[in-house]
Amino acid sequence: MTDSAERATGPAAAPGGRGGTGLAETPMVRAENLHRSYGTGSTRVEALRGVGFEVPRGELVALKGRSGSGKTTLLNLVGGLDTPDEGRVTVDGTDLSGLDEQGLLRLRRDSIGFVFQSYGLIPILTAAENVGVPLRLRGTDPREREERVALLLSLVGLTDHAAQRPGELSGGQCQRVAIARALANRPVLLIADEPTGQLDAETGLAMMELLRAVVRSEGVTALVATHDTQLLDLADRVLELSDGTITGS
Ligand SMILES: Nc1ncnc2c1ncn2[C@@H]1O[C@H](COP(=O)(O)OP(=O)(O)OP(=O)(O)O)[C@@H](O)[C@H]1O
Repeated sequence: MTDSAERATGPAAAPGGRGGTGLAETPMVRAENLHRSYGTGSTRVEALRGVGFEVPRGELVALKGRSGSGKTTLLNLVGGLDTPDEGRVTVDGTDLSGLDEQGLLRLRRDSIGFVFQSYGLIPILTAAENVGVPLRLRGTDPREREERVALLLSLVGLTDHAAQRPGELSGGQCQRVAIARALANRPVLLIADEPTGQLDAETGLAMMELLRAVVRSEGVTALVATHDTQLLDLADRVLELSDGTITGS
């Protein structure tokens, strides 16, 4: 995997920042005093109650917590998919509260890669076509797109499965496709919500190892929610959410 990983990366991307941004010392993610509630009155749920943390550049940070502790809510705020009731999220030096819907769209398309528990692949497209979707959306030249897709499939070990559709792939292979797709636009931040949730223990561990390798080789920063304690050893640091607050790091 190392060879293809190096080729996928190129010389520009290195852990700790992308040369010339002047942001090398700024954490990739800074969350300050985040509050997010759902519902009103007696049905009101305070999902996040003053969450603050930082994710340093080039690190793989795991977010652990029981079901309902607020992990998905938090990842949605960090990824610009939702806005907090109070508090602030900064990604790669950009304060998300200063962005309008177009700005958030651009940030999600160009700077953030998402991986979900349910893979989120398009069933009628092949593995290669799924990986190429973000590149099509960005209007990448077809030849460049083809090369990037081939490189990414090789990075996740799926070169021989490029022409298969999700229904013809195993769960672990589908998640590899999803990871390759998330990396297509060379994001600075990878957000993964329970990426091993639908996989058996062994495949789940292999997936976390792949994420670990990708963080190193692609110079990407990753924030990964999991409640699988076995996977936490592979993280550079672990944040613990409990009842909407950070209780350990
Ligand atoms: N759209 C919503 N409407 C109402 N309540 C919600 C909504 N989304 C989440 N919640 C509530 O907010 C709390 C946090 O949910 P969240 O999905 O963030 O937790 P989680 O740690 O990701 O859980 P899991 O590990 O089960 O995915 C829970 O009590 C949940 O029921």
